[in-house]
Amino acid sequence: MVCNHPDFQIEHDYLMYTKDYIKSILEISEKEQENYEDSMKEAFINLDYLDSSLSYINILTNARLLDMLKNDLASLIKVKDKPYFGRVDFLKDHTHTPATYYIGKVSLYRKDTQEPIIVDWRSPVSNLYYDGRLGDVSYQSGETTYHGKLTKKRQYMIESGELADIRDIDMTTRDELLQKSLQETSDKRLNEIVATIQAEQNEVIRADLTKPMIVQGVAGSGKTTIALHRLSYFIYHYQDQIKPEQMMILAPNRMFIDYISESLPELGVDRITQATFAVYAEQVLGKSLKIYPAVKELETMINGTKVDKEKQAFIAGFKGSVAFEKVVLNYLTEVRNHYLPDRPFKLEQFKIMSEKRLKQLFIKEYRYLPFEKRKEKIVQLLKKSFRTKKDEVLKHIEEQFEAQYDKIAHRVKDPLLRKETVSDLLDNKAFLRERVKKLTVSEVTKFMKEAEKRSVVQHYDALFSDRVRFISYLETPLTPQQLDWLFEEAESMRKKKTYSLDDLPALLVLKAKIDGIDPDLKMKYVVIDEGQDYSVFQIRALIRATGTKLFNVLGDVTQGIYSYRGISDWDQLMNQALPSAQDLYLKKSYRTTIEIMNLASAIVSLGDKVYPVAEPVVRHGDAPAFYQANETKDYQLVLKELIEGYLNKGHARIALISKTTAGTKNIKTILNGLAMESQLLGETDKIEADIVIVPVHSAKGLEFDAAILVQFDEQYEATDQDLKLLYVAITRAMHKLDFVAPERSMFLLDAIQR
Ligand SMILES: Nc1ncnc2c1ncn2[C@@H]1O[C@H](COP(=O)(O)OP(=O)(O)OP(=O)(O)O)[C@@H](O)[C@H]1O
Repeated sequence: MVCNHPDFQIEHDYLMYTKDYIKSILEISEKEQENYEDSMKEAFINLDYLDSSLSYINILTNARLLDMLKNDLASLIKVKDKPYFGRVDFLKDHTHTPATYYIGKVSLYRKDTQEPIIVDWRSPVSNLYYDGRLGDVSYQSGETTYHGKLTKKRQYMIESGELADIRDIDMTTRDELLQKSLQETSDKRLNEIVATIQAEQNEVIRADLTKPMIVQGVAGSGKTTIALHRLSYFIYHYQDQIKPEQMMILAPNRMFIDYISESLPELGVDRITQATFAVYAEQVLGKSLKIYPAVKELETMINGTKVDKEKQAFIAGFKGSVAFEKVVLNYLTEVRNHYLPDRPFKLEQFKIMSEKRLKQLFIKEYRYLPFEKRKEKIVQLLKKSFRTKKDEVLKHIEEQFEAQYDKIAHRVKDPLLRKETVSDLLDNKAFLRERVKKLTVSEVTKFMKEAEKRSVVQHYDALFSDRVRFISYLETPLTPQQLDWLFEEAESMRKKKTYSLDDLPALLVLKAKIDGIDPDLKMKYVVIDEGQDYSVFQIRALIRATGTKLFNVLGDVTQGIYSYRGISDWDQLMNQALPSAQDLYLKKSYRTTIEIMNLASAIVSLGDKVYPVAEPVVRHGDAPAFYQANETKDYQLVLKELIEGYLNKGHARIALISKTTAGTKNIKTILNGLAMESQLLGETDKIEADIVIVPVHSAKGLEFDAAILVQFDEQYEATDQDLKLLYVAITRAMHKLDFVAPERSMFLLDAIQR
């Protein structure tokens, strides 16, 4: 590429200067690293095992410095050939010379002058690159706002360490770098967007970090990518206060986690906790449960009978609702009221603590604690009172004896009878004293054996074991049919010792209220991708378990293929779970070509419901085509031709997507017949092959250079559920999309106006 930009030489020199500076820093740091390592070795040699404090501190200090150095070195090494991607020139008000900032993935300052050579993309001034148009601008750093003019905004294409091109961005020439980046194949994409983050995305990344956030974004609008960048931005700002493990990203499945983790190291967020909801719930419960796969429920919703679908939708919908949370909480109130033995704690006949006082402590005074912790506190208290009260009881026995003795002395006149009565009294007293003396604190333990001891899972089972009680916990009545469904389901699952995803929120609440949550599993910041698949109760339970409301939920209701369980309306989530959340929208779609995105929008518009329409970023490609196939040999012929064509065009990752799992098996047989290497993707698999075969529901969240939607005998109907499935399938393709089936109508293509 020949670059004719007038500043080419100046820019070339700056790049060389930066690269040289990085090289020298790396050399010096490597030496420093050796020094630290030597100091550590020395400290180890001098380690005096009897008085090791100094040497130990020495080792720790060096180890920490070494760690920091290694981290800094690792990030510098990563950027050494492409140290920055953009530049802004900012003329601060009342000054005459603009300051120039080169923007990259890390910061680098000259050691002697502290002048920035590169500024981190997450730093305040970098906001101008993403947000500012030439002219009057401002940016905020800490409490201060800087006003001025953005006089230059420039992008660089640096290839193999050499400056290949320069683009000045103004109103007219925009997004060339974005266009170039979007044309890249899938393997190169996720990491590189930092140079091309768009204004609406930048707003999401930099929005108030102290508030929860709900991001509604169309398919391919960068929700996953932007969530990762916001995490990176969060870490940059809070690195001294929050450990990466205290941040969690929840993704729909293992496959998706593997897919995003590839990009995490690049963003410096690789140590954050990554899990699926079920995995996190199992960690919290401290128990692995047999979980009925959510996709099986989904398949019932796709293929089941009308009644099965109705039943499934009711159960999942109810168990994900605030109404069910109320049932669980009402159940817990009853458990709480009888958690401790319903009697006073006594030493022999002497009351150490009344039932009323025990209840008062348990229900009122320790109400901020989980039940088990309240019990522990009361055990401590009882043990303490036991020790002090034991002497009091002995004294009391003595006093009681005195009083009774006096009474006998006065009232019993017959000396013989009096002698006998006194002798009995003495025996009783001695007996009682002996018994009390022998009592130990183990009395408290014995007493507490009568307290509640069911496990969290047993409590959950108990909730569904008594219909009358269950009804008494309901705040809004259910119909007998609905109750039958709930109880039949619970019974059949109990027999199989299986739970469904829909049972986990209730289990989390029970765990949080009864045992409490392990502090290591508490979080400070939680990102939920594919948030439309979560129920309100699921999010509320997560808030309770993680101990934070700092949630960033991203989703797209058009892709809500689990909508019978999840969120169909963001206002509901906002009102019922995250009332203080900021609400942001991503309207533009970056993944796909205009032709593919328009087709996807036309498909969803066939339904009765209205969903947000994506605005594709201007990038044209081939129109998606339909190929007819009836016999196996037709499928073989078409698929072979299409796949080979894609590969020849350099498309690195290809997906063959079918509506159901059964369909994917047929595709696999066909590709095997062609001796074409491919991978049939299960929920928990990692993508390993270039050609993957996947059912729509598992493809959600993923993207491929090219996709072929293949159907055999079943078709997509014009129902809300199927339209969403088809929408998800279509929007997985980045560059190329084709359809193969016996009829166009199987993809509803005939219904679309052309
Ligand atoms: N600003 C950008 N510059 C370059 N590429 C971008 C940008 N924003 C998004 N992309 C690309 O668009 C594609 C879609 O992004 P992503 O998967 O994050 O979207 P999504 O909203 O999570 O999609 P979906 O909901 O369909 O799963 C990715 O390839 C991503 O790299």
